[in-house]
This record gives sequence, C-alpha cells and structure tokens, in this order.
Amino acid sequence: MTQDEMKKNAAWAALQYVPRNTVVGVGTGSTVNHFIDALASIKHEIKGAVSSSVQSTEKLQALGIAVLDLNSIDSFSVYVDGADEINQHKHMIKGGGAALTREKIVAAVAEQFICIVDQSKQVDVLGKFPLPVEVIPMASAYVARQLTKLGGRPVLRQGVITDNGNVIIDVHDLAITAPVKLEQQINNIVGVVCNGIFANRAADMVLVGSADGTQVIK
Ligand SMILES: O=C[C@H](O)[C@H](O)[C@H](O)COP(=O)(O)O
Repeated sequence: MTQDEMKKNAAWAALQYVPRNTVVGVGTGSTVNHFIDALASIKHEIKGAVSSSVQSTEKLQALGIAVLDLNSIDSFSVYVDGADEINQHKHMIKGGGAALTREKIVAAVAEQFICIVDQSKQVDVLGKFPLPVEVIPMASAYVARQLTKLGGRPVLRQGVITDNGNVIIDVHDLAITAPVKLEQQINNIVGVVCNGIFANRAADMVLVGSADGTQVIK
C-alpha cells in the first residue's frame, strides 16, 4: 500500500466523526484533499465548511461545498487536518504546505481537532521535519537570528508567500523535547506571525492510516 493510499484511508475514516447538520472545519494538504473528496459525498448532510487556505477553499467550492466566513460562526464541532509530524501526546508540527497560521486559527475555534495522518508521521520527538515559522517579511533576518539563538538552523523557504502575504522560515536541527514551551517562546519573537508547533492546542483524536487499516487514538 502506498503512503497516499494510507492517507486516503485515514481521511475517509474521519467521515464517521463528522456530525451531520453542522459546519465542518477543513485543514490543508494532500491528506485533507482526500478528506474533502470524502466530505463531498455527504455535502447535502452538512451546513458547509470553514477553510484554512485558498487551496482548500478552491477544492471545496469546486466540489459544491459552501465555504463560510469564520467570523460568522461562534464555534463548530470538528476540525479535520493533517500533520507533518505527531507525537504520543498528540502534539504536532504543521505548515509543510505553508498554511499553518490559518490552520491554527480555524483549529482554535473548533471544539475538537481530528488529525488524519499516515503512519510515517508518527514520531517520538518532534523536529526531524523542519519547523515552519510564518514571519512578516521585513522581520525575516531578525527572526532568523533569534531562532538561531534557540538552537535551530533557520532557512528561508524560497519562492513561497503565504495566503497572508508573509514568508516562511523552516527551522532545521531542533529536537523539540518541550513543545508547549517552545511554541510560546517562538511566538514571543517580534515579527513571528505563527509557528508550526501545535502543542498548546493539541489534537483530540488521531486517525493513523497504515497497511493494516486505520488506527484510532483518542
Ligand atoms: O501547511 C500545511 C499543513 O499543515 C498540512 O496539514 C501538513 O503539511 C500535512 O500535509 P500532507 O497531508 O500533505 O502531508
């Protein structure tokens, strides 16, 4: 079974946790693209979606799913999104597709975060995947120096501008043993919009696709 088939299994398994007659929060990425396909199969049973990226919005709309303004909603039940890495505490690294800030915003409004991954995303310690940090462009050199002081090796992601008009710095060589603390420390650097550690708001449930089926971790 390919990695993409494992992603697809996890994504379709998420459908059973989507309450009907409500708005659904939708993340971004190749795993979520499978979830959007799955969501289209029940589009007449939901009230629409709130989206975390232009990419997901376009796919949702192309499949006939209404995309609602997050500011028009007080809360909704379930946010479904992938991850680049996830540990046993359901802390994640996200942002490989540069969508981390809007993802963190939509996740914050959701009552429950369901993370869909293939088994290759499970790690003991976060940080082998370079940590994405979204940065206001004029602050990129300053922020890079501060990230170096925290022990990382910052690399500006070439040719990428986020949906919010900012740049991404990928931080290599971090062994993230205290994700809750490091997420806050990086947020405190002036010029940082958001970082890809999702630990202060971890996932509530993880669906892990593998060749043996989909494992549910609650
Ligand atoms: O910015 C992108 C998101 O955080 C994605 O959820 C993450 O990169 C995982 O993507 P994929 O499902 O393509 O592996």
